[in-house]
Amino acid sequence: MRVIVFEDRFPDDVFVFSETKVELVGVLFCLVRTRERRKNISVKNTFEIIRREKNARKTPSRLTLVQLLSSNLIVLKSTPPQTSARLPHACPFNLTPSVDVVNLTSKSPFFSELFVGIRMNISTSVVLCCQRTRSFLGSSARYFCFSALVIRERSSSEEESNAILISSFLFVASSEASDDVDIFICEVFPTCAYFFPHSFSRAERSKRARKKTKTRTRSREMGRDDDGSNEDATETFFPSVPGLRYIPNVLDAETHDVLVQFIHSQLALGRSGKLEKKATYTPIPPKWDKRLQGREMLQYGTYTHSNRVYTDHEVEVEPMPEILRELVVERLVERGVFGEEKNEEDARKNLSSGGGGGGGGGANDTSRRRFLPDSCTVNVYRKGQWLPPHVDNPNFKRPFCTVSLLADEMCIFGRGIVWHPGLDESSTSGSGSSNSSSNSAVLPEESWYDVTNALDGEECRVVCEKNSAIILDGESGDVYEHAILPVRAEDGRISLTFRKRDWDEDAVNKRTEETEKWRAEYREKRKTAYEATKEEVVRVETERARIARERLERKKAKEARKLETLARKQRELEIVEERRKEKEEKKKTKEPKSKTHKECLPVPEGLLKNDGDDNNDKKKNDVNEDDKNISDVNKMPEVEREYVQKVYDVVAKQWHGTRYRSWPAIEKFVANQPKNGFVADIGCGNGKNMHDVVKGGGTVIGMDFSHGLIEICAEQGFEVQVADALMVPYRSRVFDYALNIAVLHHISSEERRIRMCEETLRVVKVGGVALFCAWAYEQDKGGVSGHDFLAQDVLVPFHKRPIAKGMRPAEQKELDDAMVREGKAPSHGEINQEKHTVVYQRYCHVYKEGELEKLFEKIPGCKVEAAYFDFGNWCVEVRVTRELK
Ligand SMILES: O=C(O)CCC(=O)C(=O)O
Ligand SMILES: [Fe+2]
Repeated sequence: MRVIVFEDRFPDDVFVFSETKVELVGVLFCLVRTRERRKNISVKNTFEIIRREKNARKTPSRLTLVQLLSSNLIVLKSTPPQTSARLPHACPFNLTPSVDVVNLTSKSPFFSELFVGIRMNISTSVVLCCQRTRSFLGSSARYFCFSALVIRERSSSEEESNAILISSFLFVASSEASDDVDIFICEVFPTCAYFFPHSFSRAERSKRARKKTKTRTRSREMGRDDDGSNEDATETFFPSVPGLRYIPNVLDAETHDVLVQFIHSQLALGRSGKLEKKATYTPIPPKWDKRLQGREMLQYGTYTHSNRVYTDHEVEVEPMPEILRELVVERLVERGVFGEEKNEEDARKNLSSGGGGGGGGGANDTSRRRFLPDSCTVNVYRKGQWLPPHVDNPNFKRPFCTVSLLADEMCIFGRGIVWHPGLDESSTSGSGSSNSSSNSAVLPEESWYDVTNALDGEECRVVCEKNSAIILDGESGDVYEHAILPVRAEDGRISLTFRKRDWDEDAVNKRTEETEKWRAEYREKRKTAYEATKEEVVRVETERARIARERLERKKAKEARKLETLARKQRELEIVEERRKEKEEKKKTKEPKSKTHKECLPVPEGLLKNDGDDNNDKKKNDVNEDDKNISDVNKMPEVEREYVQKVYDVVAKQWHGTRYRSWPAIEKFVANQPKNGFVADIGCGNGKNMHDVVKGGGTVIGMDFSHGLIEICAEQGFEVQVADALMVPYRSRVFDYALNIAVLHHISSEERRIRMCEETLRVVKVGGVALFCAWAYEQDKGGVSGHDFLAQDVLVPFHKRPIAKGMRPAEQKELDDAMVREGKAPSHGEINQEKHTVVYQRYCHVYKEGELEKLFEKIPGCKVEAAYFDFGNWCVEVRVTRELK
């Protein structure tokens, strides 16, 4: 069998199932917590949580394709059920999904919210893999893992494909909508590799938008006109830059999100060459990328190259998309930025004012705006990218208008801005030549640009807030330069510049003459200024090099001192160790040999009884909603939770330190199995047995109910999950063989032992084998653990050493007790002063010769093929002879 493991996302090209009618659009990973933690979680911090989970690489939030395909699949379909025959009946992994079809009219608000976007397209389906896992992070927090493949039927129409692509991203994370879930976090990794992090519920989004409008008081520019002369308090005019106008909040939050999604989908199409008019998309020019001057661009209506318009050979681009007209231009018309030419009078005025410039603060001259823009330039900035000072091309009418998305970033205006980000000689966008390193790497940020040299000595900075519009008319568009400072926001910034192409040659010529005059003057001015800057740059660079050199020398000296101290401490430790060994040797010679055996006492009366007593009745009432659906045999008894699961959680690190090799029988068993097998390790512990499978070329996924041990496996890069061996989260009959090592002796009743074995056998293919190993009662046969079991149900002590050197066991116990309160550690730990440890007891049922074989006689559909003793354990190899339910 061929298994491919994709890491966090799928490759860029479309992934085709063997049923070619279907293709993969995206993969969705999500994590749901039940309401137990509701108090701590708000929509606001959900993304913070998923980010933390992801960073900590907690296993439940991350499922790879192998895990996904070995899970139970539920198909949520927006299509009528009769088309279900078109779903993939086979996938490239030779795993046949067991598919249940659930219609999307499902009452659950959780599902309908989730698939709101998908429902819009009748041909899109979601394959949702619901892990049956119940995780055990402490006793209260629970996670449910869902993974989904978002697929669609292959569509012949490009238009429809695009619509699907966009709508597939419209997942909504909802907290309010559902009673069942606290948070629903999803990450969509579509095939175009776009990740949309800002999903909030509709209600939350409009709430945020309303709040933002109310509380916005921040001053947004220096030198702004605050004399109360603005009629509309939400708008700003700028006395130092005639013709410049700023309007905050022209878009609401929801529109903003839709636009961002639209632009990302267009970028995706542009990047993969799927836009019909290829010139619409411009990638970052590599020669500018190094100094962060470049940006990705989308251009509609008119093609420009480095602020140039090719009037003699028009380059074809896509027309302005309807969505921009509807969602943005109409808003701008409402705010009086643009307007339709109503009559000939308008049109004439328009032509006569086409030359622009010439002062006169055109903001109030409404006749100028009697036109609608026919072009839009989308600038997509990543963090650090910037736009150099320039005057917009005179082939466009004035005013033009830029709307900002994603972040609040700074635009500066000046007459001859001396500009330092990137290279010295940048003058207009695109005409910068390349030479040495960037000045912005040398100069402090506050001197990245300089407008004090501007002809009128004035400076004007405008924070272009998210959703705001900035309108350039009159001098602000023709005389003043504008530039965007390096973007600070992690997620970058998007700007949409709406302009109308001026077809009136006279008007364009007049405007060109005007703007060229200024541009030439600014170029001259900059040249002189850069000469002076160069000296300053050299001085700063020398100073920096000196500081760096000195810092390095200090660091080296510190490291040398540290090494010396370490060596001294090491010598001290060796001496202490030698003395300890001497003492031990002496002690050994005195003690009779039999005493070295560790006696394991029978389990105290009552501990094994789970049902019926008062305590348990109370517990039954407390059980989580989810437990109601779990049969009695599957409910974990207190003895297993307190004396097994929690013990492993609290001792996991120390446990891992000494158990790094599998037992000989396991190594041999794995070596005898088919190479390249797909293997499940049920109760994988710290992963020591999984190494054997990987070494032999197989693919293994593991699960264990101890979160502590699973974290250790995850750190080693294994595919693992926290799960209960009585409810294995994998689909039936998908594994070539399975391991179940040292799990059986922790299960406290025969009924549960049988169920546990059935679960392991269920996931193995018919004809495959599972290896079960459990502790033997007869340790005198050659057991190496040195235990002496006084009964078959015993408590086996584990001595936990304090985690830090010099820590007393009592201090360690205090640390553990803090976890006890969270339900993550057992409460029965006892301090052993003599051994300097905290002692925890593990519950074990140890097996007598033949007992395992008898157990499997009670399970139909399997056959014990071999039974043997190894390393103090009884082992059985069990073949699956027919399907187990
Ligand atoms: O990104 C911006 O805000 C300004 C864009 C701009 O000035 C231009 O495209 O000419
Ligand atoms: Fe511009």
